[in-house]
Amino acid sequence: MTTEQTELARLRERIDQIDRQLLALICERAKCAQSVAEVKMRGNSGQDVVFYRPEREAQVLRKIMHENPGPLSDEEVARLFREVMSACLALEAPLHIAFLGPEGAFTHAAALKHFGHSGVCLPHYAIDEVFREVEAGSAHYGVVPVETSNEGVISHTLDVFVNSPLLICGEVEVRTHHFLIAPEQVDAADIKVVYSLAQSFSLCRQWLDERWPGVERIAVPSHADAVKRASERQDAAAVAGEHCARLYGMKVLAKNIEDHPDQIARYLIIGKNSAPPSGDDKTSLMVTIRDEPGALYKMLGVFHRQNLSLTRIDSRPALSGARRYHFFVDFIGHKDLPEVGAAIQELSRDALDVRCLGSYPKGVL
Ligand SMILES: O=C(O)C(=O)C[C@]1(C(=O)O)C=C[C@@H](O)C=C1
Repeated sequence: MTTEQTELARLRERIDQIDRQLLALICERAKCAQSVAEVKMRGNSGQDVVFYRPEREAQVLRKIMHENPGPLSDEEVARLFREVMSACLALEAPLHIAFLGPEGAFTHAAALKHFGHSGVCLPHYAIDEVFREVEAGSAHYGVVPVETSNEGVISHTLDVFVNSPLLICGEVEVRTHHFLIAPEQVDAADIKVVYSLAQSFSLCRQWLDERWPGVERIAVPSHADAVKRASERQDAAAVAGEHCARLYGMKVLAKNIEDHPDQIARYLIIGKNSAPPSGDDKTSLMVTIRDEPGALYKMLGVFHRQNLSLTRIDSRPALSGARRYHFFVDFIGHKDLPEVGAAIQELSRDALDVRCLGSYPKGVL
């Protein structure tokens, strides 16, 4: 054996040893999660047991990132532990997650990022359908977009909250990178047509204009559709998200082709329960006020007096009555904090209605 071969054999033996230790520890962790499930069942006499605990998951991931000694990045170690927890939770009870489809959409990527790959993710074709699935108990949780780089705030999601009893129990952000992809057998030089969503074309316009000026762009309803159409031809490519490229096993011709990189989309996790404090939380309120001079100024004054930091505010006209607006306000802090309680109380004095849509851990990954 050469010295290189000896060195490799020695290192691989060490890796085998470590893998054995990792396997034993992961299995021990899984058994521990099973015992946690038994305790939860005993605590609730087996009725309506909530196995998924977003606040605990956020704490576990934050601790892992904080204690990460390297060389793997914080995001990478958190992703690995995300999958370990996902598998442990599936042992306790398999989670059913409804998301705004189709498969391969950025919302699908958000669901997998948040819940890992051991949950059962099911696509639905409208935002209110996702809400209905969770309300009816056919899915434990739902994932819906609330803000994307191409459409801004998703007002339909906000509108559905008005008449839904569901609560927000988490948020997740996804970098909406776009890839130019093609079936394995297609040569880049042969491409005459590119399929994608109209919004994705506008996000990648400059790049496509410069590099693929003569190529026809055909808009289709989804990234998955774009991939399917491209797969049926020998001269076509698709512009889609990274997750979609992986899901359909396409060849990547170019990565991150969007004209403004670092575009981030935000998704909400909806369920029947809000989350207890995790130590770093957000709260979402829906405040309904009369459309009159100074009403918004007064409302914002409450947050200022309670020293609460707003992360976003959106308004929607109330459909049920003229001259009323629903304000959707997100801020840092959990509803159990005294200053948040005081703000809700103060807001209730002037507003027509104040509803807490949920407190939840700030997105970790
Ligand atoms: O701590 C719990 O309640 C668990 O069920 C364990 C665990 C984990 O694997 O760490 C699994 C699922 C929960 O969502 C949170 C954490």
